[in-house]
Amino acid sequence: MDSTTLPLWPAPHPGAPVDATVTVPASKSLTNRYLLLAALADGPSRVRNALASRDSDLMVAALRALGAGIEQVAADGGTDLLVSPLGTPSAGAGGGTDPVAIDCGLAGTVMRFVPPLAALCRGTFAFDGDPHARRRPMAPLVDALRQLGVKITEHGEPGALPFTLEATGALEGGRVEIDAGASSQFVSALLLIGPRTRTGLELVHAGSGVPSLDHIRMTVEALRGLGVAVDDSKPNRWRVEPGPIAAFDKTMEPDLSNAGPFLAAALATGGTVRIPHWPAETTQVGDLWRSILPRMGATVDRSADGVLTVTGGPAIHGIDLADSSELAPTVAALCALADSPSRLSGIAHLRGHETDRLAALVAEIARLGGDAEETPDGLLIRPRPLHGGVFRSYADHRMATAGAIIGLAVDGVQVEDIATTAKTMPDFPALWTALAATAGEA
Ligand SMILES: O=C(O)C1=C[C@@H](OP(=O)(O)O)[C@@H](O)[C@H](O)C1
Ligand SMILES: C=C(OP(=O)(O)O)C(=O)O
Repeated sequence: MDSTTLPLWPAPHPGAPVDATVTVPASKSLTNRYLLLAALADGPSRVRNALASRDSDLMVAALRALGAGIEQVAADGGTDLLVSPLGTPSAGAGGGTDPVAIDCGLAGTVMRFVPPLAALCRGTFAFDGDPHARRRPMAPLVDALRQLGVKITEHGEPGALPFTLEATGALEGGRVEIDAGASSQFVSALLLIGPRTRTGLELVHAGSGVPSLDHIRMTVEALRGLGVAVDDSKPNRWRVEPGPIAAFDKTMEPDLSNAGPFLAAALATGGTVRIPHWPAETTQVGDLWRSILPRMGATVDRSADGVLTVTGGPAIHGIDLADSSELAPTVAALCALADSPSRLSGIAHLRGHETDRLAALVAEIARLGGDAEETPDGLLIRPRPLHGGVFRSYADHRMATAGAIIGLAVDGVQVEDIATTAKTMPDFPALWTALAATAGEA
């Protein structure tokens, strides 16, 4: 069934290799971490080249609702955000009798990172989000906040949005034990506010593996860079010392995960894509493109001045890849175009992302004639010729971009609700159309 009431976007199908240079907007994960850290810092901070997207707008709105001052200033080729911190934790905006409403949209970084911050303020805070957000796992975070003495009342399913949080103006801290198997964001959320608790935080993960460990490293490195002592020397245990978070002036890196679809375009068309400002060192998981794409048949080079160049070969090869985290939908799109089978493993938690990504990828690859299958912790994708049709996005930006990648190689793909890419990259349709327009120009 191809019926949908959402707009369909005819994915560009150039029929020739692209040859493009694409400037990718800033990282969602870095922007939303540094915005939150700025709200807790010991003075005003400047977040340079901040991402402007739905997820970052929701973070800005949430921090303002808690009492932070955030001012936008135009800067060279982008926007900087000047952040005045919450001040003392009790300066939160929730002092009145009405709950302060916080809209999380579908942003994991807002629904997981902001409740612990609100717990440091004084007042009542009502958290909710999109219909899909109410299905995303929240129970370990609710549980952790209760262990820290915060009163939370759920209004829907237990351990899910919507809920109300009552905060008294400070957190003592101490030992917290959770099962973070469903999302690394539970760990990051607690570590980020750890230094502003009275005695610091000892966080223990009890369960099987924590996913997306790169994102936890990003949190730990961001905290250390602002003078916070974090001990992560033992697996599944983190200790954050109490103390100030230094105010800062930092430039956000391009979003290397969102660079993925553009780099994938080089493979899907046998062309070349260049991304400027690729960091020499980074905590972003998207730096893995430099090792993943050569295994799939591309050549990858980063020049001394930070331009990453990817050139596709005559064919895309399948891959056996573990723990690809938020890169998985992009990798899966390439696997659907590959000449040999692929196995993606270690990504069971993608079932709790913007949508159940494993089920969604299997359904949409199959809708275009492909051969994909779910495993307990990932996907098997086998070569089979694809045909045009509707590729549904399930309100998931990475599903929409996966459909666009397949559309480069397969004529007649229509991506449902391409506007959902505004979650992290509002310019995606325009950037993609410009990329496709370079085909055959060289
Ligand atoms: O902390 C972050 O910025 C993120 C952590 C990861 O979440 P999960 O651990 O839930 O995969 C990642 O997938 C998400 O896109 C962003
Ligand atoms: C899982 C993702 O997002 P979120 O930050 O909402 O968890 C993602 O961007 O792939």
